[in-house]
Amino acid sequence: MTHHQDDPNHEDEDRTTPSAREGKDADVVHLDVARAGRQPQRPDADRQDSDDRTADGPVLGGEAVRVDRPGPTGGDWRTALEAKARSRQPIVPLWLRSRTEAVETLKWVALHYLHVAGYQVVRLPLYGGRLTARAPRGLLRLVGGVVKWTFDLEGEPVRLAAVQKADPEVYLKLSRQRDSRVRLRVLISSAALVTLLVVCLMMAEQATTAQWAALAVAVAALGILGKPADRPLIDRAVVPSTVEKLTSDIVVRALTVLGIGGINQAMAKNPKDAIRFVAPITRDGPGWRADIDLPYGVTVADVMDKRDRMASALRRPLGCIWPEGDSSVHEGRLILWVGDKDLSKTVVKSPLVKAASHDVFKGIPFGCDPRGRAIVVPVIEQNILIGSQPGQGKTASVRVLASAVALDPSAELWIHELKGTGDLDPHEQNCHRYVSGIEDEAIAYAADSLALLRKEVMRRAASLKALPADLCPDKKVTRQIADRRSLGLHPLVAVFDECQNLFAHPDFGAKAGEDAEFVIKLGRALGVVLVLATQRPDKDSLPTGISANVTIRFCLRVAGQLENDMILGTSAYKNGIRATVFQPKVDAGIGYLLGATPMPKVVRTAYLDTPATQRIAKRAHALRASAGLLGGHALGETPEHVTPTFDLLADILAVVPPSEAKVWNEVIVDRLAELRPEIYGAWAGLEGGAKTAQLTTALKPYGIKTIQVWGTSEGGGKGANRIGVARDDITTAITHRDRGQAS
Ligand SMILES: Nc1ncnc2c1ncn2[C@@H]1O[C@H](COP(=O)(O)OP(=O)(O)OP(=O)(O)O)[C@@H](O)[C@H]1O
Repeated sequence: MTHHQDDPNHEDEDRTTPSAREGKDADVVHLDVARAGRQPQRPDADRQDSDDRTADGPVLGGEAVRVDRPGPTGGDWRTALEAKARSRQPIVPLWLRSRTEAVETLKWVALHYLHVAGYQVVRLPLYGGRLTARAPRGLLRLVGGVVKWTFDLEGEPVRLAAVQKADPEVYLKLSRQRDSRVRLRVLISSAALVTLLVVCLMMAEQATTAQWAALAVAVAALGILGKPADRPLIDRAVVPSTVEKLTSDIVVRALTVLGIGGINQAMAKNPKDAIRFVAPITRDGPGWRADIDLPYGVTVADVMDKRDRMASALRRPLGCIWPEGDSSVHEGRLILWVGDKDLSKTVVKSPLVKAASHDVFKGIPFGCDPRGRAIVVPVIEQNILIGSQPGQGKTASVRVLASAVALDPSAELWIHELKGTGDLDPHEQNCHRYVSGIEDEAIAYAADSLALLRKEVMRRAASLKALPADLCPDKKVTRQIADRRSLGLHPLVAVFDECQNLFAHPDFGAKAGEDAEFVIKLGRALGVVLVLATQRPDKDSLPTGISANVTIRFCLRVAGQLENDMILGTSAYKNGIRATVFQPKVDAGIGYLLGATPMPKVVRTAYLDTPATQRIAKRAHALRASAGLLGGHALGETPEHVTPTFDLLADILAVVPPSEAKVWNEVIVDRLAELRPEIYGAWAGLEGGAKTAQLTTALKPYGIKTIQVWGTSEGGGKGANRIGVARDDITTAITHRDRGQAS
């Protein structure tokens, strides 16, 4: 391919040699002159030009430069080295790097061979019986073979053929050869027979055990000789299909049946090279790992979508197939991990069950990835958001986090379990603030907590600023600072389980959302950590300011892309991080973890049942009590009330006089904000539509419906039809409520 570079002389040349375009009377002198005038000139320019002319026809003007040039690319050697560095094979194999993984692999190998050995030892009598049964046939075969060899019986058919053809010359030749051969072989066979007899005589004088041993060896040898061609002596200890070795053929077969256009086209064009294996398929933890480059244009997300089909193609349960991308290399790099065991059937034990104490600065042992590697979730300077459909293991994962925090006496624990089932009750004894419930009082308590946290963050910011530089060079909370309790900068972990009940609450939701966002944005460096769990990740139940700012996300099974991206962040679904692949119920406790590890990971959380959690909580309580670090709720203190109680309906009546029968929502909200800025201020700050909707939602629980109201703006102007409330509806609702309360 040639490419004409822009050249200032190009036009001139065209103008001076018009006939050249027709190919007649071409005036080469003009061109050369023009070229000679071109500065600077490459040393090989002339050769190049003449090459171009001969290869691609006449070049009328400008310099022809090949787009695809022959020879080496001449790239920077450092860049090449850097590219190579990215695909370096580890010096220490991956499985040896982590202690748990090395132990797991060695355990797997040891168990495998122990099983094989045990299986065969148990069957030794069977094998002995088989050998004995086969020994007579072996003896016959041995005798027959020796006789055949000694008397050269293989040659018999040829000699007979010579006789039948009546060819004396050939017959004589064959007979002579046979005689000499048989003479030698008879000698050898006789010697062997005599040796055997001598051995037998010698054995007769030996102890009986030696005689039995010799007999056993002889029987075994004869038994092996007598083996039928189609029946093996030894049974296989491991039926191959149970943990079938993953081979490249199997992987290619599995990828080609997924029905992905890009793979099929590439396979049709070049079946040998379409799917490349960048490293040998190896054992990695309790399973096989294949590192694959997918065909050009195919992404890991395409494969991820067809995980179930892949499971069928690999003949494994779905819970064994874990394709993973490595986008640090490129979007088509697939790490296919095929486990021996179904992840959904593995129960991950938590090290917290036995731990005497825990240091939250070292992170929290959260669970395992499919390869059995322990996953630690950092909490300091982080905020954690957990989401899923109901019953997929949210509370169970919160339990693990809360238990680890409880075991660190220096950390303050606040728990708000807004479902009211008491799943986190065991830790009540360790909490500075604790509530379990779904009713308004519990929600108000949780809202109070967020308001208090907001204050606490501001207090901590000032304290941290005032610390001398030598004590706190990075202006961050460290273990050393956390241990100085008097500074009040110890880790404070506040858990809000089923937080949608708080954020979507008509009265407390908006303010709580704002406070949470504030704490998430500023509390990180100050040791204040929020752990939020929700089963309804939509924009009303989880303010976008929160979902956009959390640093660690854990998403168990969700139904669709929207929920997936609310928890895991925008574009997560598009990038192939899809918590929709997990199966409802079956995969409870399995989710995608983002932000805790360099790459997003599938994680099975450790499971702590209620008795285990109770034991941990008791241990943590003793630890805290002995360190004198119990406080607040754990000591039975009643908290100060921060969020003022208010009555929305009474407040509306207060701002809408009887003279106004119907008023627009937005007007009511503005008046409410004037009445109680600390409560309704956030509502008034919303944009027009959202402001109206806020009041509509807040009135819904009272059974009050908004209506179209004709009116004019308070500042005057044109009349308009907008959403509003009838004052009578409010008074009726109050009457109903009062009657209900009285009864
Ligand atoms: N890591 C795990 N290992 C094994 N089983 C688990 C795990 N996590 C959860 N489960 C199972 O899933 C069930 C539901 O878990 P959990 O109560 O935590 O779900 P949830 O998402 O909080 O539910 P809801 O939304 O109804 O509150 C548990 O009772 C348990 O049997």
